Amino acid sequence: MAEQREIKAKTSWRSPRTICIIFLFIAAVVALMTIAIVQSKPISQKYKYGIVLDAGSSHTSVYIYEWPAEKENNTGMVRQLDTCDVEGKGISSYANNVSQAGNSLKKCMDKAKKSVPKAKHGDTPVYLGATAGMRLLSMENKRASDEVMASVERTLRNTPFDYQGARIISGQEEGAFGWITVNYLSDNFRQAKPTMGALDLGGASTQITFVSKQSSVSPENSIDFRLYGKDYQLYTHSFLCYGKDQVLKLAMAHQLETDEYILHDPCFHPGYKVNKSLGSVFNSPCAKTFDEPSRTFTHIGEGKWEECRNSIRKVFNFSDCSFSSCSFNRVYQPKVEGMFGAFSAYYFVMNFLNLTTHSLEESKMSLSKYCSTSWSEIKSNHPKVKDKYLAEYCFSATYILTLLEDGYKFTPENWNDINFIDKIENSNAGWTLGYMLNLTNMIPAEAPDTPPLTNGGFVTVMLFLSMAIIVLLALSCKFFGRPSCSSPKEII
Ligand SMILES: Nc1ncnc2c1ncn2[C@@H]1O[C@H](COP(=O)(O)OP(=O)(O)O)[C@@H](O)[C@H]1O
Ligand SMILES: [Ca+2]
Repeated sequence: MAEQREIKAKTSWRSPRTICIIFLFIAAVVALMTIAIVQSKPISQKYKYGIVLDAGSSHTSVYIYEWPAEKENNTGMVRQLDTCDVEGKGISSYANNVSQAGNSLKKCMDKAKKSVPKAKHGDTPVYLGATAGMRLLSMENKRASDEVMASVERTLRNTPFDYQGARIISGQEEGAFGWITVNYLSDNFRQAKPTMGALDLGGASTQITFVSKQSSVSPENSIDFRLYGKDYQLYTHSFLCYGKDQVLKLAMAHQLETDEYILHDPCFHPGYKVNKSLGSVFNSPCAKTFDEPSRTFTHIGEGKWEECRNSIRKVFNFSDCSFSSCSFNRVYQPKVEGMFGAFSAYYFVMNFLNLTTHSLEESKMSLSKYCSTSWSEIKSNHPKVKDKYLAEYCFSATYILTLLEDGYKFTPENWNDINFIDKIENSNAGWTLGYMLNLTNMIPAEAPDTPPLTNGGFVTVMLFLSMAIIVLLALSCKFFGRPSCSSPKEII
């Protein structure tokens, strides 16, 4: 009897119906696994491109960005593909030779044509933003500034790219877009992490931007953003004339008030001695104009750090604050809060002097020693660095410490909350990326609804659930032996 049953069972497994079911089962599992593998493989991406020209006071840089076309609203997706430094000085230096302003950009725009695939040229927006150098020129000579802007516009319209405008951006925009850039690159928006403040030091202006819990008492220093479903109230201020090149002029102009022929400068190295024209100091609306700009004076270095700091402090007005708190020059500023990213000249100078990770006290001591080093020794230690930069590092770093400590009121306790940064995830910190993200509507106000599972995850879960159901069905047939599961012969 038992033998007979065993034979019947064996025959039932080989019945055409069972073989058919097993075949279908295997086919279903193979199909599901194939879908899971194919679906979770990254699909070949189509990319979009954007170009922003940063026309700064000292030089122009071209930034080329790239991002996957399907994911343009996912923050963290845009990366810097390439950059190009325009030869020569900033566009504001072409005030007396306006046609050359546009020509100066040509080489870098040719490079951009090679970086962006040809088929995408026509769909690639190109923007130019000019900063403090052009703000100063437009105050000084509106016509020259309009002509310079028209000249760069002509060049950019002549490229195969989609020209979207060339304009002088405001100091507020420069500050706010720098803040957007550093927080976008750090992925702070998408993850609703605490944001970091942005400190930007240029040649002609400087910006400070951060989220403050204190509600702003000064509307011109306040900007509101809603990004990824979260509201941000920013404090921002741009100090025109407080970029490091203009402050050097201001500080020298102050010292020249007492002696117009010889300037004994504590911020330059001992042994430094150069004849300069008064015009090189007084040729800017930041420093007072002088009657005889072509006359020369002798600039002599003394290398005395404490005195240098005192002379720099004179370019700030620390009294007269009509608000609850001020930075300087009667400008409202709440207490600095949270982490900060300090970029552009902050980084160039602090990195050159290896001060990026020092405490405030260590930085002062190290700087004091550096400033007192003779000019000949400095030059022989750095033969490849441009003389102009090299001569000014002592001044520039002393200005940076003074601006951060006395100006913005950073203390020895929160000094290390400042990170001196050049790049985040291979993209430069600066206002250009934030400017482009804003103009291309790439950061949504509300967080997009995302499915709880990725494609791959969804298919994998489906696969496991289907297999679990089949196994459960098989087990229930075996243990509860429903008639439909067995062959009619078995029942007999
Ligand atoms: N390698 C470097 N070392 C020191 N300073 C630098 C270096 N590269 C650039 N800079 C300085 O950084 C500043 C950049 O300012 P810029 O962006 O041109 O002006 P702004 O933002 O005020 O319009 C300038 O003062 C320039 O001299
Ligand atoms: Ca700049």
